[in-house]
Amino acid sequence: MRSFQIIVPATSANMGPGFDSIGVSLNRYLTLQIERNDTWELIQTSSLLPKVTHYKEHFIYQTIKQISELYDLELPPCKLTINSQIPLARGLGSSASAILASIELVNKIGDLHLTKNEKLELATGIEGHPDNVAPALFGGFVLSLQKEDHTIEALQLQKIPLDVVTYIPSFELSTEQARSVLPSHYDRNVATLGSGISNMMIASLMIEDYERAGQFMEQDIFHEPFRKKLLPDYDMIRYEAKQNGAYGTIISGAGPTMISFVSPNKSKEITRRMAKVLPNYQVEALQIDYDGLRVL
Ligand SMILES: Nc1ncnc2c1ncn2[C@@H]1O[C@H](COP(=O)(O)OP(=O)(O)O)[C@@H](O)[C@H]1O
Ligand SMILES: N[C@@H](CCOP(=O)(O)O)C(=O)O
Repeated sequence: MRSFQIIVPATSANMGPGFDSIGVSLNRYLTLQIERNDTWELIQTSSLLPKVTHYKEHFIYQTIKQISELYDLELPPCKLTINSQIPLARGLGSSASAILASIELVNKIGDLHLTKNEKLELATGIEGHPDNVAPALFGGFVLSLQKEDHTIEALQLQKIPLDVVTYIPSFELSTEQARSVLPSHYDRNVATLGSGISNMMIASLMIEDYERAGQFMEQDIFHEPFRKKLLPDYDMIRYEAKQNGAYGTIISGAGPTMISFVSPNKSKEITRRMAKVLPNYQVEALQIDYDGLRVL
């Protein structure tokens, strides 16, 4: 087996009203280097990764094991070198990237020849919702839907000339905790309004009316009203970003990171100004990744 690398981008899910259904891939990456070895060995080369004392405790090793058992495979031992630019539990899809990297590793070493849709269904089964794994796999803006029979529909949109500015706080918020504050049911009027807002947001993107898309982005009623109480600067960040020229600012995934969608030619200036307003946040200009998962 020759050594190889799996690279998976970060993602921002929901885009406001597209709860569990819309996501976009970003240019921050998890990189997994795989080499044949006499024993399993796991090396981490980024301070963003979790502290684990034994490879068997590592989420990536555990996911590799879970997938290989599913396909009845006994994988040969490997040395895994993991690097990541994606902070954990910040709403930037770290778990989705780790799950997809694990699936791809088993796919390659086990010669499974999985299709993209099979990878997507496997990853969604582990992650619980498709909106991070779909863009991490395909790249760009992706709409996805897990149907009642658990099959997935995913639709990659064309390139959209938007950049993002991320506001990453120093605290973590697990997706599990941020999902626990959401209602388990919505009334019909809420469901109708919420899905209408999401339709309008996507339609505005399609007709290239980014101002309008930004307005609808900020009108989510499915999750943001319940999660904002977990984010101390939610209202201030939305207000300041709008004042500084962002189209729309939303919670990235389950939070606590917030993210603005901006015109590429305003991105630097908005980032500079927002960094002044938010000295306790990591304020960063990022771009959309249009390639998704790749193997080198
Ligand atoms: N590269 C990684 N290596 C090991 N564990 C990871 C990795 N990425 C994510 N995880 C696990 O997933 C958890 C974060 O998942 P989650 O709460 O869904 O947040 P998010 O996906 O938004 O970053 C981490 O606390 C860690 O347990
Ligand atoms: N739709 C999910 C997205 C979670 O994304 P993450 O990056 O925070 O894991 C949700 O809103 O719970």
